[in-house]
Amino acid sequence: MSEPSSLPIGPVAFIGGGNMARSLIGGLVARGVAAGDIRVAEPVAALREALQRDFGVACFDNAQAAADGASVWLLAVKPQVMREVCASLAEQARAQRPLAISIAAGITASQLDRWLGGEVAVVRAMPNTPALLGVGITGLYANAAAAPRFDQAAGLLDAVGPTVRIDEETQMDAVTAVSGSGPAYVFLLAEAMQQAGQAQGLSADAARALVRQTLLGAATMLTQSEEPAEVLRARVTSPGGTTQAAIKTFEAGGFRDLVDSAIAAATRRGRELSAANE
Ligand SMILES: NC(=O)C1=CN([C@@H]2O[C@H](COP(=O)(O)OP(=O)(O)OC[C@H]3O[C@@H](n4cnc5c(N)ncnc54)[C@H](O)[C@@H]3O)[C@@H](O)[C@H]2O)C=CC1
Ligand SMILES: O=C(O)[C@@H]1CCC=N1
Repeated sequence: MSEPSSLPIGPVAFIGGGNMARSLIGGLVARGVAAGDIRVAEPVAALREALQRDFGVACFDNAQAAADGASVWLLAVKPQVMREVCASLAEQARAQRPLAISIAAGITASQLDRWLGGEVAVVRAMPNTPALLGVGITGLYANAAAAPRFDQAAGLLDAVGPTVRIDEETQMDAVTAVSGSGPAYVFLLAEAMQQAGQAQGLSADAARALVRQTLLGAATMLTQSEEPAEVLRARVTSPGGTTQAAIKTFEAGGFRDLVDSAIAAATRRGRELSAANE
């Protein structure tokens, strides 16, 4: 195994050490980033202890202490507390001129810039929890001040999966709805398939094993094949066979419309989170 490397961008301070921060930190450390380059502010003692124990990162009970000396701040708190957290860091932002990367759903770059005191290099990033395993994907949008530092943000997030640059900030809500929230839709499908398998007489263990490996296999085909999803689907669907019976049932039940409405609702919710926390 290679030695942990220092981040080329210097120390990173995570402000918030909850679910998504944990996935990112775990992914970065597993990919060889030195734990000593990662500082975390998290008010919940049990979460601090777990992060320290599992990844060896330095944890603090307040944002200012973690941010001190860090050239990149990764803001990983809920949208509802972002304004207050940024206000508490505004003085330090003026002195340190950090690159501020926010992963909060909805909260805009101009809100973050204003709350941090103005003239701040802000990148909005929308990662997802598979980052923990190095198979996340992150949408990235940079404000004008962050444009020269875009590569720093991309370099950091690239460690936990590919990144996609987004030029229109308004599209970040759609990114959130598709890939930020997306793993939850797949987990919902897994739950539903497992229950349905049990309803057809399978044991819980057998249903679980069949569903998990089927999702892994399908996702692997989707990512490793040049062919689009509909072609891969057609190959499973024998005319007059079992798959066709299931697909017809999905279509008759409005599956595509339902997915469309769900993703539209998530996109809308992103916009609401921005307005509600103004
Ligand atoms: N969970 C996910 O899959 C994803 C979440 N996000 C975004 O990441 C952000 C965090 O979400 P989660 O990790 O799911 O939430 P979470 O609730 O697990 O984590 C937020 C953490 O911030 C901490 N916190 C609260 N006030 C703080 C303060 N003043 N200073 C430092 N830390 C403070 C909380 O104690 C909590 O542990 C949200 O803005 C969300 O929109 C983005 C992409 C995916
Ligand atoms: O549910 C949420 O609001 C966050 C953003 C994307 C995933 N989790």
